[in-house]
Amino acid sequence: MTDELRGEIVACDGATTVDTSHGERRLAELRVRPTDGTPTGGDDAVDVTLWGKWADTAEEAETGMDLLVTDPEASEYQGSTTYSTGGNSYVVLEPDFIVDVTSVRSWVQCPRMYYLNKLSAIPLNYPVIKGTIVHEVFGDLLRGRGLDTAVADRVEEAGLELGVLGRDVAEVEGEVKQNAAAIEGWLAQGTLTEADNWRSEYTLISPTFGLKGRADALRRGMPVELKTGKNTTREPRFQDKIQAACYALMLEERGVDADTGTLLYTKNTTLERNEESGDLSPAKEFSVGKGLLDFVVRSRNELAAMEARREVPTGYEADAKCEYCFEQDTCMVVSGRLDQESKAGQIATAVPQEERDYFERFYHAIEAERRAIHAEYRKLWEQDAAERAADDRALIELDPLGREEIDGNRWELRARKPPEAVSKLREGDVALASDGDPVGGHAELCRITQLDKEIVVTADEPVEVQRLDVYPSELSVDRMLTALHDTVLKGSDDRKDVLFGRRDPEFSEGEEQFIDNNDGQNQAVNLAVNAEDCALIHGPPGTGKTYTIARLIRALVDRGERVLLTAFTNRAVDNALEALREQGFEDIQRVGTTTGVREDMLDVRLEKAGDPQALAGSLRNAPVVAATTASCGSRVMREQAFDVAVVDEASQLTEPDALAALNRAERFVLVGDHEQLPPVVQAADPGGEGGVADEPAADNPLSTSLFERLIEAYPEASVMLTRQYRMCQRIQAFSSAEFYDGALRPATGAVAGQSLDDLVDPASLPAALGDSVSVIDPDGERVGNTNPVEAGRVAEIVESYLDAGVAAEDIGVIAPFRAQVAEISRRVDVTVDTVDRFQGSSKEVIIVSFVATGGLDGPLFEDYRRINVALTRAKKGLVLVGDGAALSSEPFYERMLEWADR
Ligand SMILES: Nc1ncnc2c1ncn2[C@@H]1O[C@H](COP(=O)(O)OP(=O)(O)OP(=O)(O)O)[C@@H](O)[C@H]1O
Repeated sequence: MTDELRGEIVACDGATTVDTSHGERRLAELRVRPTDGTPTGGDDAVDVTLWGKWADTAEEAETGMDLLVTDPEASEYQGSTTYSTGGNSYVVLEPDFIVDVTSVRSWVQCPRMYYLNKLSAIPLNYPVIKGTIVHEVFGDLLRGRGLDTAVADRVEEAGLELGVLGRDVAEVEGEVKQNAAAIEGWLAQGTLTEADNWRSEYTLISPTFGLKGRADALRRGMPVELKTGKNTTREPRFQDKIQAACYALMLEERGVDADTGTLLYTKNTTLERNEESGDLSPAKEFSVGKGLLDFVVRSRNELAAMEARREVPTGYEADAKCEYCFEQDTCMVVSGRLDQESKAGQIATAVPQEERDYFERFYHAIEAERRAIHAEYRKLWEQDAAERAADDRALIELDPLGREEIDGNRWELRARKPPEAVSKLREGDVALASDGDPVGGHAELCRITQLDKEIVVTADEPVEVQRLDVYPSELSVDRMLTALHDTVLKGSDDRKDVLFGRRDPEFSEGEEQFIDNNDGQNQAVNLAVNAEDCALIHGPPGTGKTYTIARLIRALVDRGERVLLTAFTNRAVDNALEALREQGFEDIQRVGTTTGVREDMLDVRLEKAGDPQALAGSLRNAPVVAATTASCGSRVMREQAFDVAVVDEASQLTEPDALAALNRAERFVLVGDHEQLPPVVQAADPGGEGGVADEPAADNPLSTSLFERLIEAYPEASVMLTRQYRMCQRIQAFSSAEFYDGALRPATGAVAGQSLDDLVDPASLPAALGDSVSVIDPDGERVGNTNPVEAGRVAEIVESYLDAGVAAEDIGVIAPFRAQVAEISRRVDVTVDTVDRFQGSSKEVIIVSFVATGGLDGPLFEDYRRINVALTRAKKGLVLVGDGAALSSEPFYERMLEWADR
């Protein structure tokens, strides 16, 4: 769209009716301050008149919201230009709020249904899984695969889920084939000659309409949606039309005139003519007119406006009939428990006020995270390719190297990366792969499996990978909401009494010797096995958290408990599994993806594909199931129940993320260190005006982990491990004094007395690097987020250690910015990364590049806890490289330099 007016609403009144030469017409007048000037060049606030049904959108609007009018008509009035909607115009409220097409669909059914869907994730049930399989087979058929192999493969891939549901292969294959017959028959009609006109699974995102989604297929450029239900009327169901119309709208934005939508009701072919009357043909076409598109946009506006007002829908917004709604009971229970107004009414008594307050506080904080993710989406079109690359959000100018079809009917796509290019993207991430234009061109979601000079990604469709963009998922946000809902509305009172401070955690009596060389660890295991509600293990750096977790899990299994082992990262799960194996315990099943999992830990992973009964049996009978906390919210995991959840890295989890794991178990043990990295939160103050700031507000409830909250509330339910097995005495001293009241000490004399001499002949190192801790002031200037002179100095230091005989894998470099990481990486062949990536690991020698000159700004300095992590990674040698003047401008860093210079 070339011609549009976009800006913030500075004044708006309700709609009125006026007499015109065409009869009575509704209108609403607004004042809008244009974001990038008006189409005619002004930048003062302008009057905008919304005519006809667009006046309904004005009723939803409030000052402060953003408004976008496409193809506005300009007219001169008393010397100033005013604007109004014309015949082709669309009016979009809050265009930056990116609504998923499926949300518009449920909103149109009933706004309250949209809200309920947000709270409770789609459960594991057979219709859902069958529907997914049929969709996959649909894509396969479009790509020219044979029906039988497609069905067999796709059913096999869903083995674990089908097994947990107690279904068997033959039955599912039969039913899927019946559904797929509809697709096959329909495809056979006149598409053979136009096979190229088909496209399956098309990812679309719309800057103009604030929509995103994935169309099931495009046929001759027009949307086709697959429904696994039946429909014996001639017309598609209204909400299904809405879905297809959303895609048509987004295609129109790209210049494709998609005036027809098709719905394919696959169950129709399975119906017997003598039992069902009506129109049994599966394919139903409908024409997509401007009236329907307008309706779609207005519905989306209602949704976006309600979210902007931070309201919860009641159901009165729609004239849906509650008594016919299959969600009526759920709707009434949610309304009753949360004491919400709702058209369906309330049943059940409300949860206590403090729980409702808690629900509301977290609900808004989570929604603010969603808006922060939307801001990320928006940057896809607000920034051009070069800006995105400079901002670490994209890898551009990639050179496609080829594609190959791989298992699971996916594609493996390769590309070469310009050597200098860096970004936030990492192996294992989901990203948006595109032909260079992620918004207007061909783009597909992909997973990065390799990222060095060559990039390898896997995707459902073969895109020419010329660009790879950060594309955050709302899945994490959705899972937080579900966890919040499950805890407050479905959690046991026992659990909630502890979470809400109404009762102290209880412990049973008993003491056993689990660990004989470390009292703190032994106490921790005792506390955890005796916990009737929860136990908290506080483990500063290197104090044997992983070792203790492994011992604890064995003790729990010996007592007949079923244990969920979970952590924020795959790496921590790997480490815990390794420690369990070292202690001789192997009876584990791990659930989740393979990406990001260490090679030697893949053998305990439970495959998703295979024989349903066998897979489900393995899971059911496993005394220990391991998964990242993100995977704890998956459909299969939501069906599992455990006696105890043991959560590592708990201090890095937001409270709702921790709840996702806790909801699976009767009791829980949180292990972490709230003096190291806190949860990563994107959004600014969730109660504020919705702006996204660089730093999360301190009062964002997501910034404090459940671990930290509980350890402060119930210190007697915690044990601190104080003996560390990592750092020499000299290195640990600063961290111990600053962060742990001096309690942290070396576990043994050998740990305390380690030194560089154990690695190399001290005479072979330059004098400045001879001590366990040293400071080097390199000079140099900060250039953007780098300091090239400092990077050069770091490289020399690395070289000195290598020359002296330290192995490359024993050296690590920590830098605050990715750009500096790249700057240093270019010069050396050792691990260089940001603090966040170093948490949980250690090296013999660590060099920290501060990049500070003049002031102290940047991610490393935002939070002292990051420095704590950076300074506690080294065992024998730690070198701080940075501008002494800048660092000593703050007392904390001044003390750091005093310690390092000693
Ligand atoms: N009781 C113990 N006896 C002997 N060695 C131990 C004991 N506890 C831990 N260790 C050793 O100390 C080292 C660090 O332990 P571990 O990896 O469990 O620490 P951690 O607290 O998980 O570290 P991080 O801070 O990186 O999370 C390991 O080599 C481990 O084997």
